[in-house]
Amino acid sequence: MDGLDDVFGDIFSGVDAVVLFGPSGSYYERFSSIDDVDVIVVGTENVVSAETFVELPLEFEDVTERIAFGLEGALEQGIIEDGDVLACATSVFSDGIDTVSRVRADADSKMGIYDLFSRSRADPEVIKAVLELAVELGKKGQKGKPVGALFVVGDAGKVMNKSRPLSYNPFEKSHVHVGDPIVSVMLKEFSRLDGAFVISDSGKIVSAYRYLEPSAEGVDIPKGLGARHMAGGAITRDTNAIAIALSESDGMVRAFKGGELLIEVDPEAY
Ligand SMILES: Nc1ncnc2c1ncn2[C@@H]1O[C@H](COP(=O)(O)OP(=O)(O)OP(=O)(O)O)[C@@H](O)[C@H]1O
Ligand SMILES: [Mn+2]
Repeated sequence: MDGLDDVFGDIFSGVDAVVLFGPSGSYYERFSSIDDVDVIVVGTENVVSAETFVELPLEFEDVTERIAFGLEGALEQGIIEDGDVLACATSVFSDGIDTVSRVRADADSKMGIYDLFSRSRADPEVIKAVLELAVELGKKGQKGKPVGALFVVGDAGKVMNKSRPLSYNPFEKSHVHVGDPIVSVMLKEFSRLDGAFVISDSGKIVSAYRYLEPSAEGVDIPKGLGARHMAGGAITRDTNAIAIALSESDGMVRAFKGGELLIEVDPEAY
């Protein structure tokens, strides 16, 4: 006769590592003292000073996404390998860890978020801030109405060379950075107007209202997306920038790099 421990124990028996999502310090300590168990901590910040840590760019409310992005980061960093079996411990119903999922790492199901953060010219914190801004803008819209926006991040000199102004640039001679609290309010206001925002590697807002004129040659983005997405995708092939678009028509946030769509997130899911 099996007891409960035996049956539930199958979930973590023979795993290659335990992956703790946002553990408390004391919880992490308890794992560190268990012999023969590799512990990986995943979170937005390494608050427990874990030896092996994978940073999440966003708090993912959806648990399957949280785990998928965490494992993608661990794969990218060579902490785990394709086919490894992981016990992923996370919280679903409470603040503490209350759920364990047995997951096999699959290198083929990559979503591309780590490519976006780890191999871009722009500072990952800047990319994260812009992604959060686009998600926030997508959630709330502008005074209740859906808004669209396009942010081109990094390699700003080249991006400026491949674009032209649609209007007076409100950021001319200013020194505002994404992440400044006032910026999210400003960008929300300006996002009602046409064109793209150009942001430098270090997060300085270089311009609003830029009409992008990249060559669209060799750009492979899904059919059905319009001019904003085409321009955003194309500029990332022509330069070393990444582009983050918020669609006014379907409300999705999409990130492009190297002329390709890397990720697609629904702001309502965060
Ligand atoms: N080349 C461009 N550079 C900068 N902004 C552009 C460019 N082309 C279009 N846009 C911006 O995108 C807006 C929406 O255009 P369009 O509807 O064709 O794009 P879309 O990809 O369908 O985006 P959405 O999903 O938000 O409708 C335009 O009003 C304009 O502000
Ligand atoms: Mn459109």
